[in-house]
Amino acid sequence: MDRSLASPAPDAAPDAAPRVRPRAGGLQRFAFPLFALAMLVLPTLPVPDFWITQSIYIGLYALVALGLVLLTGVAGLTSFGQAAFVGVGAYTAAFVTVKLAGSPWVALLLGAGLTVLTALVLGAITLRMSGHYLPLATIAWGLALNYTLANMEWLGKYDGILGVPTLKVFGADLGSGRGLHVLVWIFALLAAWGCSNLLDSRPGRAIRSLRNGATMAEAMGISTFRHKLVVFVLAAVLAAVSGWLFAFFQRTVQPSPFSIAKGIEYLFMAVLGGVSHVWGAFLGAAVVKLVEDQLQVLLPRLIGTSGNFETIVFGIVLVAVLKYAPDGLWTFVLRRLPRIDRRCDWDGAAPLPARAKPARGEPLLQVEAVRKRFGGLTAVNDVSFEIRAGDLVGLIGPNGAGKSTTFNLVTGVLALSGGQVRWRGETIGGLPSREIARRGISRTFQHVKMIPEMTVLENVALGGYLRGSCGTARAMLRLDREEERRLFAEAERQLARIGMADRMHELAGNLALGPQRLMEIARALCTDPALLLLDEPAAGLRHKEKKALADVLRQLKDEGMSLLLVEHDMEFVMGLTDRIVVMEFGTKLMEGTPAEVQASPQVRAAYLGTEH
Ligand SMILES: Nc1ncnc2c1ncn2[C@@H]1O[C@H](COP(=O)(O)OP(=O)(O)OP(=O)(O)O)[C@@H](O)[C@H]1O
Repeated sequence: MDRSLASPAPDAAPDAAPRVRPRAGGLQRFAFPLFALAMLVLPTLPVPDFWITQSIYIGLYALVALGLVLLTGVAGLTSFGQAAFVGVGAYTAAFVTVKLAGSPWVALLLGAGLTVLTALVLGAITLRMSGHYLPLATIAWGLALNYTLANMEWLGKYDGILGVPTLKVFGADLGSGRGLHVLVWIFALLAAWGCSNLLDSRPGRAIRSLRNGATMAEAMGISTFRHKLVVFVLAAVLAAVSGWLFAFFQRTVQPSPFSIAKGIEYLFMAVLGGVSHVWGAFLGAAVVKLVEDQLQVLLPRLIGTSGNFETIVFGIVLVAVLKYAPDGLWTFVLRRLPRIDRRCDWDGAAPLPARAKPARGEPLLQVEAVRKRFGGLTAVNDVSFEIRAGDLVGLIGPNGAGKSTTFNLVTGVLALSGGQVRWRGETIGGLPSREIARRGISRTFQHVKMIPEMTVLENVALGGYLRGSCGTARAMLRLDREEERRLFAEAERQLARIGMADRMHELAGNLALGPQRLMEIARALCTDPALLLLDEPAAGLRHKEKKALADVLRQLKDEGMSLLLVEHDMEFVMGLTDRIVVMEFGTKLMEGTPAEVQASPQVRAAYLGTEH
């Protein structure tokens, strides 16, 4: 760290070594094809029918749990209502094939379409809710759908729809055993492949930032609501496909397998297996299905009376898992397996598109009498200042003066209570922070905001989000590799710029505070900003690191970058900035050159806390 920061090389080529990086789910490279092969040839082996049936159940459950991994584990959106989407898929299959004598493949398309529509409507209503409202809404939706299925005459009420035909593929009858096993596992494996690809992509990184990094993601230009909706719909479609297959497996559909209790069981599978790991869904589904069957036989024998005692055991196990293994069983597997790194493959990638930079001296940001009230407290009171292209401006003031609030008003993180913010003549006050980011304003945060379980490189690549365009479908099909190469090349270039290229493979959460702050600067630079807002960038840095950071900022200024800097370290600010805005008690105390500010008795008094 010291070594690289001591000699920052702003435009240096990325370091020559190391040329590998850990890949999300790199293990799959070897394990996945072998596992896929094993599951697809299983029915051709002399395996008893009982185990084929178990394996079909596991594939069906894993499809639903996989959606929950994305939705709950990765995106942090808890849903108890996935069984209802399974029901939509299953009932559509049964209704189309039995009542309308239609094709099962048409039923699949219809079921998926119906699910997308339902999920879009439900998601649009519920996904803006936070805290416990979303899980409650999913329970309400799960209950409502189950009662609808159970009370509709044309859906057979509690008896459901009987006599679902078997599936035929190119004239071959799959039946409900070995043939269907192949189809179930083709769907399950394709879903796992697609989800793994998605998580290792531009939209995937956005989805991974939903759980703990929504403010940061928005500041990088990411629409968090849109990505929540995408994950919600995707999880629902996976559940509906499972339901469609389930109908041809059971040959009958009734409301009970789509109840809220089953929804909870799906969530249990995901949590038990490892709610943030694709393969945790498979492990969870397998453990629950296999243990459940054993317990259903064993417990009544032990207790001497019949009953669903396995539910009690699962309840106890769930509490134990949440307490002692909150990351699920898959993490125990992962720890015992060697981590496979992928070679960096982005050397020579074409540069990402860059914005036309403003001419030096052009008025960029005009902050006009901005005000922010928090209840009775006016945190920022009629503060005005201007930044021109190429300026390096400091914003200083004692604790609680309103500096970070001003930052948040400029970047759209907070709504204005009064005043206006203009960017190159355009009114931007009131725009969401992602729209402000799109216009070329990027920022870091006073309290570092990052995704700790992503590598430094992936965190920085988040900053390049707006400079790419690959969506979910292309990412799932792995058609996004060229753009990914360009994004990672840019992320590495920005890391090299702040002297951190040698740490790009580390998990961001393992970095000390100083390097985390630098990583945030690299991420902000990756957005290709015209104005960079840095909130206390030197906090937590050692003396040498501060000096090196000052060199980097000077270099950025020389390159034409405009900067606004909130900082407590006076020496750092005075030696670096052209102009300083001083705040106190939410108001602007003065504005001037570092020399003028240093000479001001008012400023001295503000910092010493005396009257002036
Ligand atoms: N979300 C909020 N709700 C209520 N009060 C807030 C909120 N955010 C900030 N404040 C208050 O507004 C005032 C200004 O806070 P702000 O964080 O902007 O100051 P600052 O100059 O950045 O301070 P520091 O240097 O300590 O970070 C403080 O009194 C703070 O308690």
